[in-house]
Amino acid sequence: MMDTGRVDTREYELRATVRDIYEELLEWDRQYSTKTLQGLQCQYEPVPTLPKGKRKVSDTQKGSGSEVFSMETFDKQANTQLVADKMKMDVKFAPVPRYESCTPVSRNIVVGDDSDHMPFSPYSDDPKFAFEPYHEEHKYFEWQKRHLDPDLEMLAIETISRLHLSPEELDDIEIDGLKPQPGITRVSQRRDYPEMPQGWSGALPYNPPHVEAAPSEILRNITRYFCNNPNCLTGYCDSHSDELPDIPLSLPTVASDALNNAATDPCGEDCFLLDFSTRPINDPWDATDIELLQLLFETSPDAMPCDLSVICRKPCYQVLKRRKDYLISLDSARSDRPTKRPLPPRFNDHDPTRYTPNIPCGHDGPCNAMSDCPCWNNDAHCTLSCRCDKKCLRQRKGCTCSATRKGRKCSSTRCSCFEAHLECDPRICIGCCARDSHDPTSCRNVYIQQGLWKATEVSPTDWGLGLFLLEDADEGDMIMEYTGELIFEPTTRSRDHVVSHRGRGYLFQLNSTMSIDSSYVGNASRYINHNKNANCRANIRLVNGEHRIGVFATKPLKKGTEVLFDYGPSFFQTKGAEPQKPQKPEDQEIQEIKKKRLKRNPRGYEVDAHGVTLSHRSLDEKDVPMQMEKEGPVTEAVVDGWRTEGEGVLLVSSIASSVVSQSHARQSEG
Ligand SMILES: C[S@@+](CC[C@H](N)C(=O)[O-])C[C@H]1O[C@@H](n2cnc3c(N)ncnc32)[C@H](O)[C@@H]1O
Repeated sequence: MMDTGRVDTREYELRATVRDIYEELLEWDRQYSTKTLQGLQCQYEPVPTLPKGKRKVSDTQKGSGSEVFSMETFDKQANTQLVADKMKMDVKFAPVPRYESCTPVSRNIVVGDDSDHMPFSPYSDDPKFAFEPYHEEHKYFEWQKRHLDPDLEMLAIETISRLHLSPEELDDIEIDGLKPQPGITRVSQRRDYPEMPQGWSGALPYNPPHVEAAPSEILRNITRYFCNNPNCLTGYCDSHSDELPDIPLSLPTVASDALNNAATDPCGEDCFLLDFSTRPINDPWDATDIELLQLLFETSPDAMPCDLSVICRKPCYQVLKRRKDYLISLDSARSDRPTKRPLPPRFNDHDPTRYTPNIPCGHDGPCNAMSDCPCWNNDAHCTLSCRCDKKCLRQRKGCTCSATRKGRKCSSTRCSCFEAHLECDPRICIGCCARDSHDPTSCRNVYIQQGLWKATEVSPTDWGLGLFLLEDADEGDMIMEYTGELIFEPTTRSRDHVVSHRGRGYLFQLNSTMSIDSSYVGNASRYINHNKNANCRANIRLVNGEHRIGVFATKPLKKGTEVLFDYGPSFFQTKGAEPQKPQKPEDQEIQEIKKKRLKRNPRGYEVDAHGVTLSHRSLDEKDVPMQMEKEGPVTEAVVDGWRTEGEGVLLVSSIASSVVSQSHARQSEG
């Protein structure tokens, strides 16, 4: 009895607190919304109608003419006329070909599969895009995804804070609204709150960096967020956390006296480029300043003193002096080292228990969202230890085949990549023979290094854009790495709808399950065109377990040559027959629309029961709808097959009526 009473009181207290906080939140929300709406209101001033004859054409636009736009406000039955100068567009400002934006990256990014949620529907303004099959590849729209309501989350944190509950206690309480829902992270499992509420007792995997903390501590806290594997962009990644060692400290490669070769203009009156050799450092540098600079030297040792001085807020010449001291200290540390080097740690890629998280999936069938597989949850590959069914689409073949694959090998026994039969990437390879020499190209096993790339430029060709050499290349020289997103087969399939519609594809198939797509993320190598008599070839290599593609010259190439490789027989097969020399896609599209329209109606426009059909691409006199000449507002219009209402109609009808008034004006002048 006593116990029950205590539970009831506790529950009563909890419910009352939640209700109080909820009401406070509502009140705050009401005030906030009112203030925001007030801030958005502005004084309405009607645009005056210009009497005929007073319409002015600006001097700069003389010869270009002007147009009158009619704006109808349907609810007020008012009509306003606006004069707009018609501008002649300079060729320099002509629109660039319609290329989607592509984020530049220097390394492949492991994406795996696109989300089941579709953030937006591509080409939604283009009726020719077959959106239905594309939509079928996705389960929901992004807005249908369930997120934890931020108000509820605030309510939960505030309740923890006021009642000194632990997050776990809150998660266990069955209170409407606060009850954890399936698919949404429980409060106790969240680890990214900026400030933890009072009373929080759960262990936090993430410590928010505090401004008062030492620079190295802030950096350590921030970097804990990132995965050790430079190819993985998953924050707090669980799959790769122990897979790779920390990225080794970079060592300076440029001598301090050589730094001025890289600078042109002094950054200010304290710049190291002006001679300060005799001036002492007498500004106060406290321990934090020195630690910050030391950290900067360790993480970006070849950074210019001008840049470091901005970060440290110290005079530039003093930064250079400290850099010299830092290099001397490094040298003495090196000479103090015992002459016999300890053996490098072994790179255990051939040991799946170390290389991959050894957490068996614990399910029978193929790995999927229902099976709680850690790889699946983290959008990562299925690794050997997952013990997924062979049919799993995410299985990383590289894990098994790396031991037998023959690549260009390092023959130095000092190099652990050699032992692991892997290509070496000195940035992530422990015990690489290139690390001590400070020259990444010195390792004979180095395969794809940015420093070895050729200078190139992108220019127009017969097949859209293409890649051209800006310097000579010898046979076997590396041109550049083909980078992009590493995606799995289901995502390749769903992206294929967009590729076929666009008429251009950037997919490089690695094997039956995985491809590199540089449609949205990549570098200039995405512009390399296909030719059967290619001058380059693309080699796929496994570098520390990740697939990478290098493009190499197969013959000596002169500066100005277009870089071409053979896409292989399947590329054009999957996307229809090898295309003929293309017309400009825009022209082709417009011509087809015009042809269809003229066939349907020789006067070039159509009127249907609902309104008008207009082309927003080629609006000219022919497109003026008959209904615009009749009285009464248009309530609905059909633009290129899409029915539109409200503001869309206003825009269409105002453009159309401007064309009507122009044609009337011309007729009366005539
Ligand atoms: C990797 S992209 C190459 C860059 C492309 N030209 C551009 O402007 O973005 C591949 C696409 O270029 C076009 N392409 C490249 N070489 C071609 C060729 N020999 N014949 C026809 N189309 C080609 C095809 O549209 C193909 O899907």
